[in-house]
Amino acid sequence: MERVDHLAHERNKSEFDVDAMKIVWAGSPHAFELSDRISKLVASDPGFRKDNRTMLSRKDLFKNTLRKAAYAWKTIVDLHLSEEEAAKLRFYVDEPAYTDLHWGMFVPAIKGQGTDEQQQKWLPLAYKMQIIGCYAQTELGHGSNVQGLETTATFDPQTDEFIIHSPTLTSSKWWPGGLGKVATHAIAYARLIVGGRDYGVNGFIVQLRSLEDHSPLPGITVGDIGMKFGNGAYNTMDNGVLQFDHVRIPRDQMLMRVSQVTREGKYKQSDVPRQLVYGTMVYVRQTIVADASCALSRAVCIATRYSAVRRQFGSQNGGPETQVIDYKTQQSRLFPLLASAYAFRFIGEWLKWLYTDVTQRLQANDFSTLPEAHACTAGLKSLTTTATADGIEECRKLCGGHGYLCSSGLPELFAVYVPACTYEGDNTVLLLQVARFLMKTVSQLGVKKPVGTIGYMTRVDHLMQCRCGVQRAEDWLNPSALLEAFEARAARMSVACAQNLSNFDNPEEGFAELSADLVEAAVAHCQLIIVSKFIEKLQQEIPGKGVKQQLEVLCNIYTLFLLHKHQGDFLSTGCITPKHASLANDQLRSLYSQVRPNAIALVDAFNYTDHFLGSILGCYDGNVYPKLYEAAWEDPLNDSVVPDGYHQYIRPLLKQQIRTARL
Ligand SMILES: CCCCCCCCCCCCCCCCCC(=O)SCCNC(=O)CCNC(=O)[C@H](O)C(C)(C)COP(=O)(O)OP(=O)(O)OC[C@H]1O[C@@H](n2cnc3c(N)ncnc32)[C@H](O)[C@@H]1OP(=O)(O)O
Ligand SMILES: Cc1cc2nc3c(=O)[nH]c(=O)nc-3n(C[C@H](O)[C@H](O)[C@H](O)COP(=O)(O)OP(=O)(O)OC[C@H]3O[C@@H](n4cnc5c(N)ncnc54)[C@H](O)[C@@H]3O)c2cc1C
Repeated sequence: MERVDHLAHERNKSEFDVDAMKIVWAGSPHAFELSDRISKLVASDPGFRKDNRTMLSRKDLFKNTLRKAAYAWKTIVDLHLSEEEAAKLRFYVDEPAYTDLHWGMFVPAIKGQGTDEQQQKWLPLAYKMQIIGCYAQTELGHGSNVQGLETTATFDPQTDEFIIHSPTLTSSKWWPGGLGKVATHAIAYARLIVGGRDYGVNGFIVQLRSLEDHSPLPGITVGDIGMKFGNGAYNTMDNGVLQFDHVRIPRDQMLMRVSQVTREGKYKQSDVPRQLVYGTMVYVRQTIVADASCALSRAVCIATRYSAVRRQFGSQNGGPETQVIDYKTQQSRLFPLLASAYAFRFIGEWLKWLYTDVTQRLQANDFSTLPEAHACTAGLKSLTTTATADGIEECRKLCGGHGYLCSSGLPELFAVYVPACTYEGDNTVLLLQVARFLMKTVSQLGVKKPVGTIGYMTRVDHLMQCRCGVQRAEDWLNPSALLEAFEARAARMSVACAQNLSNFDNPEEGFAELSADLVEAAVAHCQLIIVSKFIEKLQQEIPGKGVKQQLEVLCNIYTLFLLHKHQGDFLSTGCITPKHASLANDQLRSLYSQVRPNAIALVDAFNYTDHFLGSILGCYDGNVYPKLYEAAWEDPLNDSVVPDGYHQYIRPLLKQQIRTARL
């Protein structure tokens, strides 16, 4: 039977070349081809089916994840997929699994913190999955405060070994993904104790389970920490608990790039900064930023397509009712999220560049950009994950009642995504790191020239007193006007915090007291980075009919939406007047109208298969109602007309009510 495209009329309205936009979204023709091919491969293979996840018990769900991970690995090996293709395949399989931590943290930790010899020994085993690793840093008592970790690694010069031990209940490792039931090895973070002296936290490679029968090795107690938020969702992951009882490992299993312990028991620090012990977190934060656009664009694709299908009120003379996407309120909630998805896509791309650049510099012993890389990865991780988690929930509401059904895909997407606000650094804790960086920058003005993303501070004198030149709504389309408003706001908020801090005798006390204001200053700085990189992106050549124009509209929506949402900051710092704020809002409304005919094409440009979207509301052809109706009957509760438990619990109740009525 021929498939009817219920969204064809929407697609016909679009004013730009969607295929060209697909390439911009993917990053390059090569990235598009790869993504397209692998997503179709996964979608067409029943081995990767995922529509039953929310109905499985935890045990069945987990076993199914193990099966899929093994099947994905077999596919990768059988098809001789490259590393790039394999990573894409795992992405499109779309199921959190121990492999995320193996490839995403265990391997990078060895690469970043291991010596050449350690890499030569461990990486080939990890690449072939002959060992499976996890990243065991967080403990029951401490996650954010890494320096507060309690697990110890005490050097024993007699045997040339470290003794890894959990001295207290709170020192139990708690949360590491893959640890609970699968990992054979861990990078365990522990306090390095040599000759009775504590040298702080370092990583150690520790074998946890037998490679023969998977039983825990002597001295290891390990298990899963239990069910997490949501059905299906992140419960496919075996987040684990782990205790060490004087577990001995050879000395050469301490990751020794940053510091070393010699055979004689001497501690030595390399020339590299100590913060490189945190390097794996910087790497993963960068990948999380790139990932935010994927999660947000997915939710936005679902909400946009459904908003074009759904009609409510407004029928004229018996004609069709209004598509909910035509309501201005729906547009003012949805289109900023669409624009954010694109903004996050580009900031993710840029951050990847920054990370590659800092890695190359580190290899050449240039550590000058490390503080900025830390501030950018921490701040952008915080900003993009918060906005994405909130955005997914907003998309659920944009889909009305049907958004609450698991078959909309949105509840599970939210449940899987929301811990990104916590893992890899709690978002508030990370913004406080950015704030420290900002305060240091302000305190060194005139001594050290701010560069890179903080370069705008070189113009702080101008930014402290400049006046917004916008006179008409269209003036807000001028990138310089937008940029200056955002720079002035960020600079003024940082300088105000620094001035308030100077009133405290004890700077740490002052920092704690003013931390809520400092977090707001950090947000202003990070929003400026995203806005400026979006604007920079548009200064490049972008091929394809109408593509650049669409991106300009989205960039302006993203920026003016932020200005509108945070107008309190802009007004209180005197960067704009109420009149400017009102003109910005007028311009925003007009931009929503420009995006409206292109909305469906702009989400088509993500090139997501129906399999990946996992949503009846977001399906490509928009044939929502028959699919919802059919899916309802698939629910196991509908296997029988009369439910299990009727005789035990419903019938006696009904009978009792009848007797009561007769009394
Ligand atoms: C689908 C296919 C998949 C393929 C793979 C894709 C990969 C995706 C990965 C998988 C998805 C996610 C799965 C979930 C993973 C969750 C894993 C975790 O949570 S793991 C657990 C994650 N856990 C967390 O994230 C814990 C969060 N906590 C922390 O990171 C730290 O405790 C802290 C930063 C908050 C404080 O640290 P503390 O030592 O007390 O530091 P002070 O404040 O005293 O500052 C001292 C100086 O150090 C500086 N500096 C600091 N950090 C860095 C850095 N990284 N660098 C450079 N510098 C840094 C700082 O600026 C300052 O400089 P200055 O002023 O002196 O110049
Ligand atoms: C799904 C998931 C997967 C994870 N996977 C791993 C893994 O693979 N490996 C691993 O090692 N860890 C993992 N973690 C742990 C994770 O990294 C930590 O939970 C995270 O770093 C937050 O630390 P915490 O739990 O100690 O939060 P806490 O620091 O206890 O946060 C509690 C509250 O206190 C606030 N707070 C804390 N410190 C400050 C401060 N200085 N100033 C102001 N407010 C503060 C926070 O903002 C938050 O509101 C995972 C966690 C989750 C949820």
